[in-house]
Amino acid sequence: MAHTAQTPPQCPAQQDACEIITELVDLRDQVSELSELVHTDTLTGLSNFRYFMQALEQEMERTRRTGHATGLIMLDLDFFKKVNDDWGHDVGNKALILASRIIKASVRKMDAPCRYGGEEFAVILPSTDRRHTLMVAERMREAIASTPLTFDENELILTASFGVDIYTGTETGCAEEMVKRADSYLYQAKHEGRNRVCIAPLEEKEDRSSVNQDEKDALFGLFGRSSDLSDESY
Ligand SMILES: Nc1nc2c(ncn2[C@@H]2O[C@H](COP(=O)(O)OP(=O)(O)OP(=O)(O)O)[C@@H](O)[C@H]2O)c(=O)[nH]1
Repeated sequence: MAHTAQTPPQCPAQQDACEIITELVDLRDQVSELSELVHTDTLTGLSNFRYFMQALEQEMERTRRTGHATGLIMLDLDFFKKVNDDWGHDVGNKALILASRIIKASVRKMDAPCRYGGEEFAVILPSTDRRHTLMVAERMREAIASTPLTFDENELILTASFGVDIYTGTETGCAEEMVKRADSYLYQAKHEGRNRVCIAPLEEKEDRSSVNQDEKDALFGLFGRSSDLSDESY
């Protein structure tokens, strides 16, 4: 989260050591610290769910204005309950911190890595298309699987499952629906064996944004059937 430099307030009585101004500056720093805390997950230091939903709404709005796609990656550590059960909650917490460091290191400065809740994370990728979002998700998956958590001479291999969705401005719905779509692919990844990345097949996405059967019928009604319109090439 970016901080904007603020000019220090001036004492109206032009006093050099003005107590009121000193107190005002302290209060302003505390407000800025608190507002950062409101948006930060205390364990991992990533942005929290509250920030995530606001940021995703904003990026989707930017996509509608600029036409630049927004990528969303949702990921969930695999069999995390077993890590807690076998090694204890503190080791579980260390695993969450390690995963969040890897996630942060795998993305650009302008991307927004967040802790969605529990052992689930989300990353918003502004101005990123399907191919590049998938590349980032795959890079993250590999990095998590190849970076063991080391503690007390133990090495623990972690893996995660990933669901990806891309918003191009033509899909229906709000941020909650985009999260739902990415989440459904994340659960597909779990179902298919975990430690993998899933996304909607390309055709499914294209179908959604191209002409549907009702619209085709209406067009045929208006213009009559031509050889160009009778195939699936549009
Ligand atoms: N240590 C620690 N554990 C947490 C935290 N938040 C959630 N968990 C644990 O994460 C575990 C999630 O378990 P499940 O939802 O069963 O999922 P899983 O074991 O990862 O299994 P799959 O997701 O199906 O691969 C639970 O044991 C939670 O207690 C946390 O902040 N710290």
